[in-house]
Order: sequence, then structure tokens, then C-alpha cells
Amino acid sequence: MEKICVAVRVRPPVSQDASVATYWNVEDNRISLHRPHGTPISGASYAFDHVFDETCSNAQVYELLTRDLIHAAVKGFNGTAFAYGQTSSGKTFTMNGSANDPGIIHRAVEDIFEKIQAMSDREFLIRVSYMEIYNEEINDLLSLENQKLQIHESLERGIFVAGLKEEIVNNAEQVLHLKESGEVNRHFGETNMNVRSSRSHTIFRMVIESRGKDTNSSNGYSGSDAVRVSVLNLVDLAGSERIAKTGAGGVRLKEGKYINKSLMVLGNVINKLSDGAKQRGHIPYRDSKLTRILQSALGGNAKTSIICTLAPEEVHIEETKGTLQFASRAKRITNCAQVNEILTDAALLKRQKLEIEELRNKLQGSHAEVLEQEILKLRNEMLKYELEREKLEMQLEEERRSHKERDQCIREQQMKIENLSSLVTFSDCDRNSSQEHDSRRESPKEEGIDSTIKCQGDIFETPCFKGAPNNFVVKRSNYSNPPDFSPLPDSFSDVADEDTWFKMNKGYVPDLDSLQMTPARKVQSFPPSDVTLTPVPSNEDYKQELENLKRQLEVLTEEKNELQRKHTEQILLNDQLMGEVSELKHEAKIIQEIPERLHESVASCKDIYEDVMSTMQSFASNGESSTAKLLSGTSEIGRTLFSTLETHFAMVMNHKPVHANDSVSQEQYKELSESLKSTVTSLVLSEKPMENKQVKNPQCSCNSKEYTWDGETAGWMEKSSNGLNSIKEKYHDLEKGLDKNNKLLEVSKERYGSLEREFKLLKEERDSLLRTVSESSQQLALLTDQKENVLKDLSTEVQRRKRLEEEIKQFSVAFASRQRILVSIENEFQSTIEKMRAQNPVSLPKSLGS
Ligand SMILES: Nc1ncnc2c1ncn2[C@@H]1O[C@H](COP(=O)(O)OP(=O)(O)OP(=O)(O)O)[C@@H](O)[C@H]1O
Repeated sequence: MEKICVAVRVRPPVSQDASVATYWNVEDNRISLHRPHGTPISGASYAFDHVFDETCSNAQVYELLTRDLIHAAVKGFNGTAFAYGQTSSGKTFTMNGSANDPGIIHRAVEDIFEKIQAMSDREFLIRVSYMEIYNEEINDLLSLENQKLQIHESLERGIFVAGLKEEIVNNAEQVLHLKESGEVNRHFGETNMNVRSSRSHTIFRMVIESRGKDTNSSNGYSGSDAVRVSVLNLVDLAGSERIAKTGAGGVRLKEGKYINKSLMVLGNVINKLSDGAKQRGHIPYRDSKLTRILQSALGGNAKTSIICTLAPEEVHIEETKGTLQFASRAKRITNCAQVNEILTDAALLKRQKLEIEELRNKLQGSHAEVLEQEILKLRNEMLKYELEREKLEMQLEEERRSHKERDQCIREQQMKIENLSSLVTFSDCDRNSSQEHDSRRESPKEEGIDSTIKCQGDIFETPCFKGAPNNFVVKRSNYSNPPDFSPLPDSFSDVADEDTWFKMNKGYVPDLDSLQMTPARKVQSFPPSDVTLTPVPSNEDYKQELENLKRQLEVLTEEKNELQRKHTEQILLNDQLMGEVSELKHEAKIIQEIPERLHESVASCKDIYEDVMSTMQSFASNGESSTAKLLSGTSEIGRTLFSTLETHFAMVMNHKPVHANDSVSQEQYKELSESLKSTVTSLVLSEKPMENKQVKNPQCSCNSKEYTWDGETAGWMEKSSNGLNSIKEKYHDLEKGLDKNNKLLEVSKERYGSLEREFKLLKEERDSLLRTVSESSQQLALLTDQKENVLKDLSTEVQRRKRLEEEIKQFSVAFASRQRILVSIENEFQSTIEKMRAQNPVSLPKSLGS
């Protein structure tokens, strides 16, 4: 057990104010508040491991405070050095330094590589990361895309920040370059107190792994030696600040609140730890991300040094006193630093054999004092192992709990997969039913569609989609979120006021019992017996993998739902289109029937007309008379007219466009007009003699046969011309109707065309949907496989844990027996001493054996 090393550093004053009433005096390792004439003020004197006045450089601070810690880190001890103090007191200056006087981080990096160079019997692997805690969120300073990272804890890695970028480095320049690049991403801001004030806590981390080289072994590595892994944290905290002094508002104020709150939690942790093991109770490490990350540095297994920076100005006296009180409490904390080794079985055995051999030698040589020390040491070690065992047991318990949670998670996933599988099955059924329907539609007779429309049936090939069953929509299960290992304190809003600041700096501890219990700290442990430094997949990896699977499943489910939605939309659209199509079919049928009906009516008109004509011709006995001529002319016109109409309708019925200027029509029109002309001419010629007759003998004409015939002829003519005119009008009307119908037909045809295209697209879309569904089902099958593999891995892991538990038990039994041996050795030794004393009471010191 060793105490945390605490030093205080006073920065040079910003201005030399002659009218000061008090000042801080530094003498050796003591700092005290004095009046101007030199009298010390009682109750304001503090002693620390080191006190650096304003003349001290970063080089001196490094030499005295941090060097040993850095060297220990190279040897395998976890180490943490951090700077604490009010804003603008010189924390960043101490950690980062200036061009002329590099800070602790710069010097540590160079020192580490120098030290490594000197240790030729070991080989090293160094990884570097750099993070900041800004407004209680962890950001990666080496990779801007890694923001809002989470803290996790695992048996293998202890407490760690998931997703933090770690760069493997080979030399100091590389590390310093990385640090520079990270520095750019840090949050700085201007306040009344500091033009470049750190608005976040930063942690520069180096993980140092090493193993011994064995020059005799064939592979160059020592087969029996262990791998050492140590973590070095170099922390530059943001400064506590009084809002009244910094003049912070808006963003600065919010930052200030977060900074003060997390520093208050740090103060509380330090207070609790300084209470001593018996009184300390629950340590609220989980109340802030900072204390959670620094957990092993505060009362854990790390070597820790704290440098508290002070602003000497009289105006800052209260803050300085607060910092000194914090430092005093930190000084009381003890850590249990130890080398972090991962021992192979062979190494453990060899080491124990050596120890026993050593003991035996010592016993034989009767080096009583040394033996006594050895026994004490072993007792201590035994206690340590006992503790270790207890911790491991607790970890196992926790592991079991998380395993249970994982199981639950897997079960939920299983349900999801099953739901999705049923979806896939449904989609397959759906596809089959569509195919069935398609095959049914290949025999159009069954559908009872008119033959003229049937020939276009393929155009309307619409898949008849089945309605979605109720269980189609997968209900999302509410996954329990992964346990947050570092819950945020409820509210940060009430922190930045003066009262809180004072409480914080005067060691006020809020009612911590009301806070959530922090589970026991986990000792940093590392993957067992992996001398090749290959990372072993941990529970965290499994958890990560499970998370990934979960995410993939969620994405797939969403995709499925989206597909289903589209599918339903398409069914609706399809139905709509089908309705439109049947309406159009009906319309088309009517349109197509019109010319036929017209044709029929023209034919019947023609028959009637011919009957009328033949009757009229039978009346006209003399074929030479004008009436006969008129009749034959009219009959000729009527015939031509009807045959023209017939031709037109026949063309329409055969779906040929009818244009007034095509050759057939022109010929018919020509014929029609010629017959009309000749009829009219013959009529005119025959009318003239009749007129003459009527003028010469008007009285007798009323009784003569000739007169009767002429009157009849005129009546017939008038009737015929009226009939002709009405036929002509009808013809024109029919022609107009035909034109209209033709246009309607064109429009319908266009609509058919666009519907056909639309159907084609829909068909393609449906095919692609079916393809996606089958791909999804394949993916699901793959995921199920993966899940099964994960389950297998998990059960292997459980087996491993069980074995580990068994080993721990055996280990404790072995230790118990070893303890018994040691006790018997001790007894034996005591009796030997007694005997020797009895034999030679003068030569042996009295203290021996007592
Ligand atoms: N020991 C020192 N020697 C010379 N200058 C110093 C020393 N300590 C601090 N300074 C100067 O004081 C100013 C404030 O120091 P710095 O930014 O390091 O304070 P800080 O504690 O990190 O502040 P904040 O918490 O606001 O980030 C800087 O200009 C810095 O160069």
C-alpha cells in the first residue's frame, strides 16, 4: 500500500500588485499564508510531498513528481498523473508546457522511449489514445467521428472507453505528433480569467505492454515469463471556476456547470477515500465520467501523483485554500500499486518452485531474520490473494448476471428472428398464390370476357395479391438497453453557484447514501497466457457482436416492414387500376358496338329505301317520263349513298381509320355527286316542256291524265328530295358520331398503352420485391446461423468461467495448505530457535523467535 504523491505548484503572479495584504510563502515542502510583514496566518499552513514556487520549471516538477511514476509504468505498474486547480492557475502549462519548457506529457513520452531503449531484455508494444470529457460526454481527440463514447467494464480490460481510437506507436516523435493533432480538437474558450481556458478534462493515455526476451529459446521469447500491461494516464483537468469571476454566460456558463459538477464528484471521491478503509463505505466513482475513468488511479492499483496548481493573487485566496484542502485530503489516500502481469501456467509454476526452493535454502541456512520477513511477506501476499479471490468471485457474480441479461437479449432476438421467418414464409406463400393466379388466368374463357377484349387480356395481367394477414406486422420488443456503467448525475443545473463551489472546496460531502451503490472496483486484469499479444475475444466483444446482430435484425425488420408497406400500396394501386381497366373495357365494348349497330340500321334503311323505290317505279308505267327518270336517279343516288355508308362502317368495324380524302371515299363521293348531277340535269330537262304545257292550256290541265301525273311527280319529287335531305343529314350525323367514336377509340387505345406500361413496371417492381424478400430470408438464415454461433461461443465462455471458478477454488485450497505448511514451518522454526536458545542462551538475541 502506498500513499498518493501530492505536490503543489504556485504559478507566477499575473501582475505585481504592491498593495497586497497577504501572500503565500513557500518553504521546503510547506506552503503558508502570511501577512505582508511576514507573520504567518494560523490555520493556513499546509505540507505536501513537494511544493514548487513560481520559479520552478516544468523540468523540476517532472523530475521530482512524475519521473518515478513514469519509470514504474514502464515496469508494469499502472500510473496516473493529474493537474488540479482553479481556472488559470497553470494546469495546462504544467501538463503541456511551452516551447522552452516542455510539460509533463512531453517529458514523460521521451522518458518512456529512453527507458525502453535501455531495457534490452524486454520487448515493448505501446498504444496511445487521447480523449476529452466535455459537458459530461467523452470525445476521441484522435478521431473526430468517435464522439459521445461510453464507458464499459469487463473482466479482461477493466474499465475502458468503448470505441476509443488507439494508435500503436514506435517512437517519441510519433506520439508527440499524435498529441499535437489531438490538441487541435480540444475544447478551449475565452473567459475573464483565462484567454485560453480548457473547457474539458483531457486524458492522454499510453498502454505499455512488454514481455521478456529469451535469447536461448528458439523463438526468441521466454517461454516461462509473463506479459506486463500497464496503463499510464496523464490528465489535464478543467479548472474549477466561480461564475462571478469568469463572467461566463451562455455556452461558457453551461461548460462551467459541468466542470464544477464533475470536480465536485472528484472532491467527494477523494473525501471518501481519505476517510480510511473502515469509514469510507460507498465510493461514488460512478457519479461522473471523470471519476469512473480514473477509478483505478483513486484508491485502486495504480501509482498516482497529483499536482495542485495555485494562483498566488490575493483575490484568489479562497479558491487557493479550497485547492489546498483538496490536496491535503488527497494526500491521505492510499493505493495498492502492483505490477500487472499475465502469467502463463508455466511461469506460475516456475515462480512457485523458485520461491519454495528459496525458502528451503533459507531454512537450511537458518537465516532466521530473513525467514521471518519472508513469512510476513508471504502472509501479506496470502491476504492479497484472498482479496483477489474475493474480487474475482464478485466479478464472476457480475459476469453471471450480465450473462443472464445477454441470454434474455438473445431470447428476444430469437423471437424477432422467428417473427421475421414467419414473414418470409408468408411472402413465399404470397408469391406462390400469385403464380397460381397467373396460371389460372391463362384460360380466359373461365373469366367470361368478351372475345374482342380477350385478345388484349395479356395487357391486363394483374397479379391478384393476397391481403396481408394480421400477424404480418412484427411487434417490436422493447429491448432492455445495455447497462450504462456510468450514469450521469441527475442535474447539473444547480452547481455553478457560489454556495456549491464553497461546499465543494471545503470538503462538503452530500448525502452519498442516497446515491446508487457503486459495485466493487474491478482490478485490472488481462487476457490469460497470451504471450503472442493476440487479443482474445472478450465478453465485451460478444456483447458488441450481439449488439451488431441486434442492430442488423432491426434494420432487416424495418426493411421488411417497408417492403410490406410498399406491397400493400401496390395491392391498392393494383385494385384501382383493375377497376379502371374494367370500366375502360366496358366503354370500349360499347364504342366498338356502335359502328356495328349503325351498319345494321343503314342496311335496314337501305332495304326500306329500295322497297319504296321499287313501289314508286311500279307506279311509273312509262319509263321515259320525268318521274321515272327522277326515280331511277334517286334510286341510283340512294344506292350509292348506302353503299358509301356501308363501306365506311365496314372500315370502322375492321378498325381502319376513315378519312374523307382516302381513295375509296373519294371515288364514292365522286360517284355520288355525278349521279346527283345527272339526276338533277334530267329533272331540269323534263320540267321545261311541262311548264310550257301548263302555260298554253292552264284550264284543262286539272282534269287531264298528264296533269295528274305531273302533280304526282312533283309531290314524289318533293318527298324524295326531303327523304334524301333527311338521309343526308342522318349520314352527316352518323359521320360526326363516327368521328367522335374514332377519337374516343384513339384515347382509349392510348390509355390501354399507358396502362400496359404501368403494368409492366408494376410487374417488374413486384419481381424485385420478391427478390428482396428472398434475399432478406437468406440474410435472416445467415443471422440465425451467426446467432447460433454466438450462443455456442457464449456457452463455451460459461464453461470457461466455470473452469476458472474451479481453478480459483483449487487455488484457495492450495493456498490454505501452503498456509498450513508455513505455520508448521514457523512452529518448527520457533522450536528450533527455542532449542538453540536452550543450548546456547548467550549467542542468540532475545528478540529472535519471540
Ligand atoms: N508556472 C508558470 N510559469 C509561467 N506561466 C504560467 C505558469 N503557470 C501558468 N502560466 C500562465 O498562466 C496562464 C494560465 O495558465 P493555464 O492556461 O495553464 O491555466 P489552467 O489552469 O490550465 O486554466 P484553465 O483551467 O482555465 O484551463 C497561461 O498564460 C500560462 O502560460
